Amino acid sequence: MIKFENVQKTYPNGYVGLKDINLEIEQGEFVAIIGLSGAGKSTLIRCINRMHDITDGTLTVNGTDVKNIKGKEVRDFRKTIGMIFQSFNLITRATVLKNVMISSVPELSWWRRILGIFPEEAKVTGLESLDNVGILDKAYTRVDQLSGGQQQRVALARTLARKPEVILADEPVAALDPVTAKIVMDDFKRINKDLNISVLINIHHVDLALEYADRVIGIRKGEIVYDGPSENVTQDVLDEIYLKDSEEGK
Ligand SMILES: Nc1ncnc2c1ncn2[C@@H]1O[C@H](COP(=O)(O)OP(=O)(O)OP(=O)(O)O)[C@@H](O)[C@H]1O
Repeated sequence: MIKFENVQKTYPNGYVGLKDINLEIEQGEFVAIIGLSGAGKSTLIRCINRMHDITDGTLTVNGTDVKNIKGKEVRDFRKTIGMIFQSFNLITRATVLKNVMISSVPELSWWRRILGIFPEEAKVTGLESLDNVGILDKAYTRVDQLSGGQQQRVALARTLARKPEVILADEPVAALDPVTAKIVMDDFKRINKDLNISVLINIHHVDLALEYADRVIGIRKGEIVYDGPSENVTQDVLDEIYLKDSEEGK
């Protein structure tokens, strides 16, 4: 379970990115986080894996108090959380399988990486992960020969190979065309259901959020203004989430 209790995030320049956030997300939930640009969506998910430090309150992930871990504890903790970005962050000159394997054995020596000598187990896990996202046939293709959608699926396979409990995805389909975006969202959904991995996605496409997520969290100016099932997101709810400052008080 991911639990936020009165969490506040103030940036070093004094800007309050998150205000008094209270949330409980059970293992295996599929959650979409929506809101205007600058509302605090990235801040929220980046606090979960300690890419950002919270400044107040308590944030626990499966019993780990995220604020109070240090050094190796942070590295071990991060292994349980996968992160997917809009810009796939892959080594484009390497093969798909190598990209996936490099991440699944982070402790491998540099010379083994360069020579491409990976344990058999890493290869099996890597191939299984590629199969999970439907691109097993691309295992030996160089990443720069793949489409954007295929590259995002490689990024997802790379995350899966580390056997995470939670996947955080920051605008994972923003750079993709609508058809490819759905294919990638289907992958997220399948992984969520088949492997019971919690998935938290920041997304600007409201239609995709409502179609794929079980639960929607709407953020506005660092505060949660909606938290509930996707089927209960009405136009009034969307107006509240997407109300611009200039429209306030009208
Ligand atoms: N390092 C930082 N220092 C100060 N303010 C920051 C920092 N990072 C983000 N912010 C501010 O915090 C607010 C929330 O940013 P965040 O990136 O979480 O928004 P977002 O909802 O993910 O936006 P987008 O949809 O555009 O990615 C913004 O006003 C942003 O300017």
